[in-house]
Amino acid sequence: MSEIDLEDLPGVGATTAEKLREAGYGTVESVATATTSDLAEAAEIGEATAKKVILAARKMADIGGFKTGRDILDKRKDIKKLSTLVPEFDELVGGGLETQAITEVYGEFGSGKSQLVHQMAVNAQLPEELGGLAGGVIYVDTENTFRPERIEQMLNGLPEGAEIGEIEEVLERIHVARAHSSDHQMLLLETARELANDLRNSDYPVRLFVIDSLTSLFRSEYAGRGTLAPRQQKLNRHMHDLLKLIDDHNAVGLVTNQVMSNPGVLFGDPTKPIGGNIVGHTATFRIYLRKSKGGKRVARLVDSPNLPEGEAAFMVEQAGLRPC
Ligand SMILES: Nc1ncnc2c1ncn2[C@@H]1O[C@H](COP(=O)(O)OP(=O)(O)OP(=O)(O)O)[C@@H](O)[C@H]1O
Repeated sequence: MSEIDLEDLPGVGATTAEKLREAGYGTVESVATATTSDLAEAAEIGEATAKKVILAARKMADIGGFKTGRDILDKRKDIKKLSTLVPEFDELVGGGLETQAITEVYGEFGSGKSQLVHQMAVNAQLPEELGGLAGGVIYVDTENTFRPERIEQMLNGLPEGAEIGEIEEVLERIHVARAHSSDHQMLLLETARELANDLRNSDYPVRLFVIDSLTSLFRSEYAGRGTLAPRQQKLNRHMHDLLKLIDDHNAVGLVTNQVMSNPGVLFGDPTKPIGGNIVGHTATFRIYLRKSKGGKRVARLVDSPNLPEGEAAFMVEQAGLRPC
């Protein structure tokens, strides 16, 4: 989303900006891509003025230009890896969860998605030499599953020598917001952007953005026939907002997702994530989690651009994620 206010556009005062917003033109980008007649009608301005506003918006909008392959290589050199502290799991994902990429973890109810996310919220705070990112965490919680008590158990379970402070300090670095609707969830990424910008030069800049669960609110709100297309469009925008955030902050994006079927439901593939390709195309890494014998969990890497498919087993214990 744009960081420029509509009011910054020449010829747009508070009243016009309000009319634009009401008509759905909330960002400079949306104005930049509007047609003259649509905008003139929406803002109740003449077509000539509308044209000027659109041209100004195109100049100001962060449309993004071309970069050379070398620029991209330089940016990729900044990529860091966040360790799960389970060697086999790290190996599966090429050394840890990557910054500048979204990792999607999906699986059935109780498969351990939230456990993994809690563990990463602790690990992100570790210094880099211990597998962390020396960073803070932004955590969007849509199902009220964040538990500070679980963070404390995992903090106490960190390996010897991995000191990240007292529990109060550790919790201070995890910024949690509860989302109440899919619209609210999307808006929270706006707040997240402001917060992450404020923390950019702090001792613990945000290096991990979590959305747990990415899809549950979308799934419950868009349940009827004919709602799939709008749902997918919104999810797509949401994923792209997240992508921009993690790119701006060289952070890890970690989202959880459910599978199509629930216990007791006859239809739906228990191995297919919600949101399908829309989520899949934006997530760089997709990990399918499942429960296995003896309390074991198995993580399977699915669809990675540069890593072989494979599996890693781990345990969820009181002290956190552990190798088997
Ligand atoms: N303190 C703990 N000690 C050991 N195991 C725990 C502890 N807390 C949770 N677990 C394990 O984690 C499981 C729950 O996993 P989690 O909450 O991550 O599920 P999930 O995949 O996020 O499911 P959902 O889709 O319902 O959110 C429990 O069934 C239990 O096996």
